[in-house]
Amino acid sequence: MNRSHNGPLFLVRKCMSSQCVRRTSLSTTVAKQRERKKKGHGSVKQVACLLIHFSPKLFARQDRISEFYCCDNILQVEKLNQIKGREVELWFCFSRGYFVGEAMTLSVKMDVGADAVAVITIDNPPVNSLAIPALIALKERYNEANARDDVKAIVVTGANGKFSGGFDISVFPKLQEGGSNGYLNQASVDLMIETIEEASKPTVAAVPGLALGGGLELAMSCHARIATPKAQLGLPELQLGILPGFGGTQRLPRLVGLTKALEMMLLSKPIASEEGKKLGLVDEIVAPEDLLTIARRWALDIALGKRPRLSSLQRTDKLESLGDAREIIKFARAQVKKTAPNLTHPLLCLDAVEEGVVAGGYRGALKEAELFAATVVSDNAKGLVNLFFAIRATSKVPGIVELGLKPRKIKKVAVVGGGLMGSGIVTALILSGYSVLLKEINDKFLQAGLERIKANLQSRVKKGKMSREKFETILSLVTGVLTYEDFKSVDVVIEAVIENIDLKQSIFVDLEKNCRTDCILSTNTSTIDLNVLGAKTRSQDRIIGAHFFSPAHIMPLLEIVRTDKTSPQVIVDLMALGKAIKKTTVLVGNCTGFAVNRVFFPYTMAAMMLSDLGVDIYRIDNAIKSWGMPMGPFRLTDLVGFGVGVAVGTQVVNSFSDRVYISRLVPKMLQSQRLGEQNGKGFYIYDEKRKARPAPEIKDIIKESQEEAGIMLDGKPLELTDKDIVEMVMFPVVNEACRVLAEKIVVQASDLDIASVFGMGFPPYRGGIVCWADIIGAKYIASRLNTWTKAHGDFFKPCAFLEERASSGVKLSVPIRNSMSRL
Ligand SMILES: C[C@H](O)CC(=O)SCCNC(=O)CCNC(=O)[C@H](O)C(C)(C)COP(=O)(O)OP(=O)(O)OC[C@H]1O[C@@H](n2cnc3c(N)ncnc32)[C@H](O)[C@@H]1OP(=O)(O)O
Repeated sequence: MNRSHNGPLFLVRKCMSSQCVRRTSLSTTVAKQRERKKKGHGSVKQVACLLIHFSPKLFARQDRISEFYCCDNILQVEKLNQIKGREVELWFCFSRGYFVGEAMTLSVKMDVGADAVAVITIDNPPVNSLAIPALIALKERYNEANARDDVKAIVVTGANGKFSGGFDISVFPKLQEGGSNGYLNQASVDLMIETIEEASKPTVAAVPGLALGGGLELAMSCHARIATPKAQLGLPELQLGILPGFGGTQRLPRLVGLTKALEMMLLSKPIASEEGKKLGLVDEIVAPEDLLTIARRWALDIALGKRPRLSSLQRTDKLESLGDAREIIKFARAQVKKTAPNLTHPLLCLDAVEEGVVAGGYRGALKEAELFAATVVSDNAKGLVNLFFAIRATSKVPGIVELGLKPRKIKKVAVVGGGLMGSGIVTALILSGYSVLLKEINDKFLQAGLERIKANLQSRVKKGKMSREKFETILSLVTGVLTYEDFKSVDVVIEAVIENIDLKQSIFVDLEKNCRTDCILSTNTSTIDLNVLGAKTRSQDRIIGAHFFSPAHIMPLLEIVRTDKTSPQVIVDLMALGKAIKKTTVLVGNCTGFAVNRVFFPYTMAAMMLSDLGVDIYRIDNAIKSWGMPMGPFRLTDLVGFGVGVAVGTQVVNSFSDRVYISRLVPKMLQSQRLGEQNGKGFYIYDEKRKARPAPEIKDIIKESQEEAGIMLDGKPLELTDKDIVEMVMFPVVNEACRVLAEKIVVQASDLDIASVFGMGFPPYRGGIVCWADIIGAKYIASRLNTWTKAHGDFFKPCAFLEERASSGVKLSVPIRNSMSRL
């Protein structure tokens, strides 16, 4: 067996039964796997293939190979095969018997020019991310360049107009499942310090475009940085729940000063190369076509002593005095504790920075590596990394994406109804440059709608986010109409009138008559069944839900609701429109409340039940808010308004009568003329700035409700910890999310994570409702729900899906069709 790391790539097929390892070709193995699968010969687990780039360091002993379980899933193999015409290497590490491998293109290349400069290029589309094999390949290229007599200096760069988007984020979930951290932990010292920064030959980073996270950290390990004008430089690791791990906490403060470095890290905010130049992060800005030439010259100049050779880790000239630095860090810590009380990783980032300031860059880098390894596997990192991929997965809808449909061009949209929702929707559309017809039934309503749109835009002007000129241009994109006369010119209609079935049905009949046959007919209904709504038309294939959240021009989520008749083209078109108006779209099935309102109906119901069980409503709100929701259930009820609350509640009660808690509290509040924020009186009292304070006068209403409900055990208020409160409110939400998954209302669990974060303000660092539930574990959740079911009834009863996942140990996020498999 050839173990030369410079040798060709090998495919090793490991047959678990005979423990043999032999070479074969990728295509042969894939074909054989398919053959075996067809013939039903054993499970895929028994035969698997691995493409291994032999590295003497990791595969020095053949017996290590026999320890490995192989690729468990034929899909992994097929994925490899799809990377056609490229050399491929598969990196893998194993832990607890799971495959945690990584397929990558051979991603780091080196060319040595006649000028004795070695140009090392990271080429790993789409963003030149650095996975472990890329880091090792980078080290190998450096070793070669450092060893070669014909190399005097080195330039490191990235292909396709980017430097690097940082460490490969897709590796984190595998580490979080227990995979080995391996070289990742060593890269900061072994690669960035010992191989690059302290090498005898200088390196210059040529930064053509983005350099983020590990990408910027690599560039900062170099002895100079040359960038193009469009380069973006930043350390956004904190938004993934981790901290920079390749020395960024040490080098950035030394290059740009502590205050700016903390701002960039704590806000995960990149800067453009121009600002980088002013701060000292970038040494020269050059045109893209000159980038490599100038970087090569800089590298040679440093090698020949014509320019200073600066090692960022050793520099102190930009650092504040120790006393000032400590004050700055202290202030930053206080800010973090105030603004993000549930997060520890920003504080750990500050610890790493402080260690470096006090004990020197090298000691700081060691501390950083230790803290980085701890944060990677933290629950916050699990949540935020999940969200990173969940956001990107929303546009890749299984069953739709495979059709390869291209969105049709949408130029003009009509919105029917200029109320709060309609005017918000129009605002969102015109802000993105769409021409819009706003239709109302009379001039008074039309003018009121147009005024609301104007006010939405004016608020931007007041905040300095929009110029007066732009305000006029944008406002001119909306035309108010009272008839359907011009509707033939529109590509999409969004109906946004009140929730009245007869009214909506008649509007859809009118739309069918007055719009082109290819016009998309969408509705902003939040409760009405789309099939009922379009029942009187013959256009069911182009009827679709466009469920915005209020205020529609601000809230980032758009639920796109399809029926079993909606055509895939219409779905693709509306998703593209959503993206164009800067919404995160989630495709959901047709049911009462769709995804967000359906999953979260138990949120308020559970809180109302707890109140009837004697728990103080303000304590409930505080516990939930401290846990991370933007507001507790009672404050939310005030915000939504009691009228809307009752209307939606009625729909929910009708649709899900087996699991609702019908509270007397809200009707009683309504009877007492308490409408919520709308009239300044609800569970809270509101001042003119909408600031809420508890309303002691509602004590009697709460008491009355408790007495009528009569659900307190032995007539005594229930004693709960804050953790109990959170669980009793949030676990029923998880339970409903499980029903939504079981009914396939969403196509992938990550869509519910997105819906909960963007639609309900679920704390992003908990990853979304399903991700959070998986971190806690279905078993624990089901057991708690079962206990409360016995004490308080079927409102808490875990659904079959949750029970099944609790007993099988399969995560809730695993798609139903794969649920029998552990992978
Ligand atoms: C040790 C180190 O300190 C640790 C680290 O470096 S952690 C990584 C730090 N880097 C980051 O956080 C950057 C994350 N990425 C981004 O912000 C954005 O993707 C970007 C600005 C680089 C590009 O944005 P944009 O052009 O809108 O494209 P976007 O859709 O986001 O990404 C394109 C693809 O690249 C992937 N991608 C982006 N950055 C990635 C990364 N660092 N690792 C793996 N995949 C990445 C995305 O998942 C997406 O994949 P898909 O097409 O299969 O969905």
